[in-house]
Amino acid sequence: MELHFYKYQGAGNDFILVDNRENKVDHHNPALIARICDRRFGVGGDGMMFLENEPGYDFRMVYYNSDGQPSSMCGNGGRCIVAFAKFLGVIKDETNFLAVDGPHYAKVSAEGDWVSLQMIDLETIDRDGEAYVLNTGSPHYVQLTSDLASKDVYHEGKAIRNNETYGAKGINVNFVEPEGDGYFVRTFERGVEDETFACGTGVTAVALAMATRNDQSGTVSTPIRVLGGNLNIRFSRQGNHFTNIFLEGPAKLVFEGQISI
Ligand SMILES: N[C@@H](CCC[C@H](N)C(=O)O)C(=O)O
Repeated sequence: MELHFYKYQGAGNDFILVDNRENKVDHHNPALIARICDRRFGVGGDGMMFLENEPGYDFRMVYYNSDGQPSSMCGNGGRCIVAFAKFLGVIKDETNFLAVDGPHYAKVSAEGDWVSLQMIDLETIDRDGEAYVLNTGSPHYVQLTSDLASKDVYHEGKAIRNNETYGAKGINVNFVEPEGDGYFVRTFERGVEDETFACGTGVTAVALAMATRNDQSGTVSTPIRVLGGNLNIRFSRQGNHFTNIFLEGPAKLVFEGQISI
């Protein structure tokens, strides 16, 4: 069978997308997804997504990590699939779609390459020593650090992701350093089992954790630089209640192609 795919990237977090509205692709196949995501033997990507029909919504987002396993919410993936839905003509400039963590609202620019995605509300931020632990659709560990540019994010992130506390389910590990009006963030992602160039739920977790640390209340806007570009997170904070959380940034079509599966 020939599989037509589209490659997107959101601040360097890259994904393979397939229009599966006609349900022609049976994607419950971890080995196949992992092979397509492989950067040497396949197309290459941090994850793979299928855009499918969902009654009551514009579409459903089905997300797999590059290890071939279905996982929790992917923020940059969510932004990319919204750009893809506009490209396909499924939506115009706004959408309500369903993802693994529930409904999401998003807005996409007229050019179709910039997306503002509403994330789930949050009420709980835990601590693990000095680190913050929270779930923004995916589980995240947030640790403040210095000299982030030369940090060994792969080995330090991998050790935390696999430690006694988190090893069974895994966790995404974000290292953060203040920079200008915002932060510089690098993330080790579970399911990719490597550092990625950006993580949307990760920078969202960082923005909420840093607002808690700095006791910022009301409406907050946090610019974050990642290896693959710049993202922005807007939200309202009242005590431990975080609402109207928006993850914003680029979502671009890179190329399309066809492979035999
Ligand atoms: N890159 C994503 C996060 C994808 C899910 C994550 N790897 C997990 O399994 O928890 C993002 O942009 O949020």
